[in-house]
Amino acid sequence: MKILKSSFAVVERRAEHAVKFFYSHLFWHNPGVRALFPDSLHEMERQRDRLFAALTHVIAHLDDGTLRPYLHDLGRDHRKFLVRPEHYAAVGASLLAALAETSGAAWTPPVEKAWAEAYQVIADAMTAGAEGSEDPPWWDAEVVRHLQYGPDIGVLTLRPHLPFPYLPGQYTSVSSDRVPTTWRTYSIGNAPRPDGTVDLHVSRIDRGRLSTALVRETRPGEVLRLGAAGGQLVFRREDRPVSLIAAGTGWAPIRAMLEDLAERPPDQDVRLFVVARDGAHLYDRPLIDAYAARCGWLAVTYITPAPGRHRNQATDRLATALGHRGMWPDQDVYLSGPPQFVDETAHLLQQLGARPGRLFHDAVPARGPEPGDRPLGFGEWFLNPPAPHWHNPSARAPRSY
Ligand SMILES: NC(=O)C1=CN([C@@H]2O[C@H](COP(=O)(O)OP(=O)(O)OC[C@H]3O[C@@H](n4cnc5c(N)ncnc54)[C@H](O)[C@@H]3O)[C@@H](O)[C@H]2O)C=CC1
Repeated sequence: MKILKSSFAVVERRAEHAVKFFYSHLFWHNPGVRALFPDSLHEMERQRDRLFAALTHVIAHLDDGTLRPYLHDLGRDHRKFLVRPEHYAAVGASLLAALAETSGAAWTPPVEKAWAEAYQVIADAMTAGAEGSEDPPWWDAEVVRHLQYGPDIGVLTLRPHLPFPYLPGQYTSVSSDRVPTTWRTYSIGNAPRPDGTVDLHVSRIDRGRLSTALVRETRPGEVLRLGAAGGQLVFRREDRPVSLIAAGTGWAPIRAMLEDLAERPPDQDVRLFVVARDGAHLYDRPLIDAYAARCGWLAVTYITPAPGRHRNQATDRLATALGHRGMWPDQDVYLSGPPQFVDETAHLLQQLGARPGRLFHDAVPARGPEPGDRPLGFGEWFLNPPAPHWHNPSARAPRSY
């Protein structure tokens, strides 16, 4: 363990070089593998960052008993990327070559042996996870309805071809043939229905190829691919008041929870805050009003910016409303929305007294690609290595749901 950690510290200082070398080596020696990776340069750069983040995560958790189950689940979920057993050997060879090249004189026979063994443990666990899974590698899902709210929001209803298990509040990853090899996570916007259909609420991002394809181009009859559902944003039935806080299409998982609560009403009061950049973006307001009228336990506060103000001023207005609500130490709070919104609001709630263990939200990655986005430079890497991809493969819905 020690040998790996100190060797990785050397490599980490030259992370950018190591990762570039790794991919060049992999694609040069295995030209067929290139097709499994994104063709856009920008996506590929994000992919590079992800690989190193994943490696950092594994090294950091080498002594941790949770690593093996994590790798197991990761292997199971990698089947949707068309990863086959022989790819593990190819990746291992290129990884060792990149580590050797980057380590220079620090690459000694004992270091090489330690890395080769560690990689084998990783590859074996992932392969076993892939082979042992009873789930399909992905779920084909036909688009049966496409609702558009203005130019940038689409709600797609999909019918998976096989039963698709999930809990209200969870997310899935999505891919379309329109943007091959790109997968993005979207929360599911409804509680499980008898017909098995699921809704995705998609907010289009400038230069976001998949979100643009989903909102503006995808039509009924098309088939998308879904990865297994996951995520911890699921309702806990505790004897405490609840606040649900949703911003933008972060409304989707909150809606799923609310649908479920309407079916099986809670004993406690629920306050829903719905934040949007303007009135037109409160696209589900009629439905929310109907719930508020029907459910005695539900109260709703809508928040938009003051006229003429920037969209994010709604977050300042939310802060004021949260300050007035009070009782934070005694509540469970569910938060969903843009990553910075979630971070800021979680921070504020803690300042207001909310308990961290009663604050629930997904670890949403920065939305990308944004204009001006670029891969991380070495300095940024070193000072602030990015977190691994937010999709936690171990957070599956129980199959019995
Ligand atoms: N489980 C989750 O947490 C989910 C998260 N999302 C995320 O929610 C976002 C939805 O995007 P849109 O609908 O276009 O939202 P949006 O850009 O219209 O933002 C809605 C509101 O969020 C607040 N906000 C946005 N950016 C902010 C910032 N940087 N700082 C402070 N407040 C900010 C503002 O009050 C804004 O009016 C996406 O980033 C998506 O990834 C979506 C679904 C589920």
